[in-house]
Amino acid sequence: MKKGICWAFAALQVTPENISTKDGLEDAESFDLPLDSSNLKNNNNNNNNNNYYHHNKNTSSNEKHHHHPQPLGQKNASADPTNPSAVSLLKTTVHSVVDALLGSHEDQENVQPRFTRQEVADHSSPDSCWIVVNNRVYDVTLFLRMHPGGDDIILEYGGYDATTAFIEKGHSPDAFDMLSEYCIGEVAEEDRFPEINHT
Ligand code: HEM
Repeated sequence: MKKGICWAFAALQVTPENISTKDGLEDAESFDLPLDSSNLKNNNNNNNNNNYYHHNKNTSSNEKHHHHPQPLGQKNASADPTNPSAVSLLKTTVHSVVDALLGSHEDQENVQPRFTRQEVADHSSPDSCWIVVNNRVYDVTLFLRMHPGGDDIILEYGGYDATTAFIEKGHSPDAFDMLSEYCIGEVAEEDRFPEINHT
């Protein structure tokens, strides 16, 4: 019986008005996420964070009077583009996505694996065939069977420097383009040879 009164009382207490005032305010705080990840960590240890993690949870009327009340206005707040907390969340999300994209792009451009000639020499079989052309290392294993000049001729250079052979054959610009698709890195600085100009 007591429980029944409690439910009725809770139902009376939770009206759209008080949600949009008190709970709505909590909601705004929890959505006002900082851009910096260290602050984000602190925020994770904060009890307010409960609101953030549960904001998508389906709130039945049974859950309205829990010890940490579930703000009903939360879902609406995040969906409303004029709500400052929703705008802040959107900014944070866009910021992280742009950061992730730029970060991976920079990595691809700046960080090239380096191989010693000894490491290249370990790849001289049809199962793993690397060659070096102008101090760049190419894994041409998958190209062997496609080579118009046959796989044997490339395998002769597997694990070694093929600069002179590749360039002196007079490969077409298309062949150079194909070659660039197989680049896996560069020769370590201490193992570099003078490069041959092919243009
Ligand atoms: C490793 C040393 C290599 C040698 C000695 C070599 C030699 C040859 C030879 C003799 C041909 C003429 C085949 C014919 O028409 O009778 C040829 C053609 C060709 N090779 Fe290679 N090749 C080498 C590596 C490669 C690599 C690594 C690629 C590309 C990833 C490549 C791409 C081509 C292409 C596309 C052709 C057709 C003609 C052209 O576009 O130049 N070759 N090659």
